[in-house]
Amino acid sequence: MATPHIQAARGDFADTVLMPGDPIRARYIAETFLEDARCINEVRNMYGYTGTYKGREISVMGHGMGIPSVSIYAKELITDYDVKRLIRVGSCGAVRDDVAVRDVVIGLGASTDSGVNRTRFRGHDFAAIADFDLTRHAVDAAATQGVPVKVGNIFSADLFYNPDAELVETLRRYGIVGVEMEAAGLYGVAAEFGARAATICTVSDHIVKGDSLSSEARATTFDEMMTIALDSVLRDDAQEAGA
Ligand SMILES: O=P(O)(O)O[C@H]1O[C@H](CO)[C@@H](O)[C@H]1O
Ligand SMILES: O=c1cc[nH]c(=O)[nH]1
Repeated sequence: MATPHIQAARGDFADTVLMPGDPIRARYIAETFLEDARCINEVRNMYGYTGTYKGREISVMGHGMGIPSVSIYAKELITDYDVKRLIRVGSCGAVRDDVAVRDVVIGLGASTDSGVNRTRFRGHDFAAIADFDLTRHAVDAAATQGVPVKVGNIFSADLFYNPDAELVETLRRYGIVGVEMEAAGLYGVAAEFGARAATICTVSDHIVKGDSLSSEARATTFDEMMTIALDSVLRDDAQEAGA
């Protein structure tokens, strides 16, 4: 049973989907970390795969750039494919002095200049937050791997090229740990349709200092983020099983 954007049959997706913005990163995750991965979506080249990680079935699919795009894929995964957990594995920009390129940040909450959550929340300010247990398990997985993480408020921007030159200073002052373009929308969709969501990002550039990650460093640092996300799923399973 396809949707307008996903050709997979019902049952093709695992109950947990890792979601990078970039579909090529989805393919990389499938080829690098999953066993017996099979491609289940190619519509619009938004590649999706299902395979196993340490014996656990897991899916990975790109969600594109921006809240409108992630909202479509997250909604269809939840309502048409019974997906219960969505973990964004993205890149983000840094604005704070104590956050640097290569750092891993976890989005406990997500502020935004997008109006989507007000649209769905009757004009009120919806506190877009990650699932507590998924977030906790990501933090614990990072600690076990010896990867320091910063956990806090992400800013999901509608505009990558924002003409408001003073916005960055406000984001710094309010302690935003990373600037990206989807988490607030993902959290809103998860709340609306009853799924659990989390966001883990690797800092690819520092918006104030102008630093950015080389492609080589990007590959290895992103691998740390992927294993944090994958191991957090196993921890979440263990908790649900009462272990
Ligand atoms: O690397 P991804 O996951 O796409 O995330 C970030 O990169 C894109 C902008 O370049 C936006 O999607 C932003 O959220
Ligand atoms: O959305 C993004 C992603 C990386 N860096 C940014 O400044 N913004």
